Amino acid sequence: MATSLSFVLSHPLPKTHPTGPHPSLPSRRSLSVSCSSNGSGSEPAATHYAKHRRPADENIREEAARLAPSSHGFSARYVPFGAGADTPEHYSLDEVVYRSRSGSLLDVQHDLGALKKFPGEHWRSLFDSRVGRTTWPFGSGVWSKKEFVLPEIDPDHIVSLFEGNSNLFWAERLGIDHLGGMNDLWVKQCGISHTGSFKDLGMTVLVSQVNRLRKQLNRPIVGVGCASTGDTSAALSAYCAAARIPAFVFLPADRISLAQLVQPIANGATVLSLDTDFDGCMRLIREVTAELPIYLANSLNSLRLEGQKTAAIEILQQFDWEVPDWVIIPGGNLGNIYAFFKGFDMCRELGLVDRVPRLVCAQAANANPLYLYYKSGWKDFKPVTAMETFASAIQIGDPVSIDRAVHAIRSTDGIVEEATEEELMNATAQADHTGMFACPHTGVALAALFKLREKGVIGTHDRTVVVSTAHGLKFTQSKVDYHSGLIEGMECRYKNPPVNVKADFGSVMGVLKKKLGKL
Ligand SMILES: Cc1ncc(COP(=O)(O)O)c(C=O)c1O
Ligand SMILES: N[C@@H](CCOP(=O)(O)O)C(=O)O
Repeated sequence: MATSLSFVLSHPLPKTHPTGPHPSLPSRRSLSVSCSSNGSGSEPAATHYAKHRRPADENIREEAARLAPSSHGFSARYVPFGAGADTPEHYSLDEVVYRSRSGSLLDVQHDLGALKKFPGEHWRSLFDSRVGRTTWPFGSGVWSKKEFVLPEIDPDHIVSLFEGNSNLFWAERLGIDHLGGMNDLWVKQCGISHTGSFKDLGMTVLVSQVNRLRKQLNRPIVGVGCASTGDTSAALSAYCAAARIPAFVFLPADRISLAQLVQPIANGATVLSLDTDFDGCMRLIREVTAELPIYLANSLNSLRLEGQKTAAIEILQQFDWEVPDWVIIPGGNLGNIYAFFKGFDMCRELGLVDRVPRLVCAQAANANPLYLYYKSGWKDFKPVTAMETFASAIQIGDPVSIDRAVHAIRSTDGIVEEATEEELMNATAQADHTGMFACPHTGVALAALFKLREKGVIGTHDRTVVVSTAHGLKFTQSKVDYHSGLIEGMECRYKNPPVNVKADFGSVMGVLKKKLGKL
């Protein structure tokens, strides 16, 4: 991280030669802080801030436009998934296209040659220098890596809620108490975010591109739509609301949490509650977006993954560009596991780091098509009918990004693990007892970690990151059910129900003495 007391607030890229001085040198505005003694020699005296503020009637977006950098020749385009740099089939990001001519998935391919003109050290320093700023749009953890995301978009078209930069939490007690003394266990808190899930990272990119298509290129896009198990819809609705773009969300009736249902409603989206499961909603939104000028916001649209991959880059950055041994990610529609792979692999390719971590995709046993495929030795992929799971946001049987996920797992010597309902709920409860407030999807990833530790696959001192994908507060009903001990067929071993006590001193003391006796 940048440690200098004089640091640059605005420096999109150096105008120097790629191998020249540090990118922060061509500073346009700087904040300098100097400390001096008050004479006693013991305490620092006044700190002098020489901050050149923007004019009072200018906002940060306007300021960014005034300071806009010239284009540096970085670019990106859609190509069929898995295609090389010389592929004859490619599309501008300004086209509305979700599949290749043969019907395969697409991928956003960056001009790595142009990015490679700058060494890895340059990118590390540049990204580090932007962390924690309020400069538009670099205050966002996604847009602080703009050159790796959507290099060509005008900052003025970016729709950002300053997402990203999420906490990487050292899970000290969980590692010691429940995982055999693991001392290097971390949780990437992607759910501590604007709408409470990692979807914000992808949605800022997608909605920004739609904003550009509508505003700059006058494309007749009337709105943006998605099928959702509750988190994509929340993110889409918030970003569209911020950008004055109509949002349409297709939700499986009675299969998402109340908090998730309320989010798009509150943000003014058109909410269709459909009598089908997520896979049914996905089929419908694909038909509808093929017919109407509504832009598709699910991760079938590879733009989303460009934003989501920045969580991987952030993890590297938070470890001072040291690569962890393992990263465990819960998987449903399977875009995110590929997004993480892409973020890590891009950093390796561009020399920011020298290797990638091993990835683990964790699935609920009730919705486990990738797990079954993995167990078959990648011989036989069959979609499943996903059964009900407490990890309702990953109740998906026919994942759109299956090919992307297989690539991510195979390229990293990765593993797919599954968790039963009891395993995921117990893992969630154990994590919560150590101070977390995990969502059930994070519980799936934690249960996978428990299993891989028991099998001896993940070692005591392996640096391991569990990706927490949503905020636990979105899924309180599952915790209420667990701690009430009311789940049929589940022991709820770690339940901690409230004690109903008569409101008199004697009764209260009786309960407390009993409790204290057990401690
Ligand atoms: C909270 C949460 N965790 C994990 C996932 C899985 O992500 P993906 O669909 O990209 O595999 C989703 C969505 O599917 C989700 O909403
Ligand atoms: N969990 C997701 C399911 C859809 O995934 P997407 O990444 O393809 O949008 C949700 O919250 O809707």
